Amino acid sequence: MLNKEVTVLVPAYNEEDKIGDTISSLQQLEDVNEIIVINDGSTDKTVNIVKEFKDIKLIDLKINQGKGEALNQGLSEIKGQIISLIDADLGKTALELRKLLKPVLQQEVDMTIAKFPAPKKKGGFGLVTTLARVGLKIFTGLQFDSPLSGQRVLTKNLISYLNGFESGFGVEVGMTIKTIKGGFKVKEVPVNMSHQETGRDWMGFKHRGRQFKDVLTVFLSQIQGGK
Ligand SMILES: O=c1ccn([C@@H]2O[C@H](COP(=O)(O)OP(=O)(O)O[C@H]3O[C@H](CO)[C@@H](O)[C@H](O)[C@H]3O)[C@@H](O)[C@H]2O)c(=O)[nH]1
Ligand SMILES: O=C(O)[C@H](O)COP(=O)(O)O
Repeated sequence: MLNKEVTVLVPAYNEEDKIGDTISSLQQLEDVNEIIVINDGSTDKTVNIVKEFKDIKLIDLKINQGKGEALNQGLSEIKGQIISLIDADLGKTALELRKLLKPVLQQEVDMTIAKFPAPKKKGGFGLVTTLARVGLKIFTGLQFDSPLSGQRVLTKNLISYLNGFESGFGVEVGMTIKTIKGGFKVKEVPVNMSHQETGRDWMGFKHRGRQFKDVLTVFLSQIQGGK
């Protein structure tokens, strides 16, 4: 069945450089019926840029809460039967969403995960990615190439089953574990997407520290018997 309504959720925290291109690319995709941007307390021009677009639903959080919390705010607004999660910093490469939509629209799987090409420049040391990969292997038995990738497409049925996302950057690993444990089908799909790479500067290490903590929190809650 190919004619299902698609809603895209875009969490955005200080994304003035790319959000415009990301939105206009999503608007070019004919399968996309609804775009919801959740501004997560940005202090730059993100909101002003979003407001220049027609037909965008904007949820404007005044205080930064984290990616998982921002996405959770968007869940109650969804109208589509297929939901896509797309980061605000994809720019024009957001057009590649079409490759992620196909297997879900064709009811081949319940969730697709974007597998990016290797970045041109090495960002971090692979620490958070390795933690995520090892944890997912332990808790799902499966090997993921892109365990942290947040570009995903899910059925509404799966979204309802998940009943909300984990906090901050724990979103992806939390959703993958629940999805596999719930018996849903998942597929990683190679795409030519790119995003703003986190650098090896102080901000970059602070960012990875936050990711590491959020991902670890999800795994610890699994050890303590989480669903
Ligand atoms: O407090 C925040 C921080 C980030 N974001 C948004 O969340 C997305 C991902 O954040 P980003 O800073 O781009 O993180 P990266 O380290 O580049 O992201 C990788 O790792 C994350 C998990 O750790 C995944 O969520 C991403 O999809 C994946 O690309 C972007 O749209 C952000 O604007 C928020 O909404 N609130
Ligand atoms: O860029 C990324 O994918 C994340 O910031 C994680 O980086 P790391 O796995 O190199 O620590």
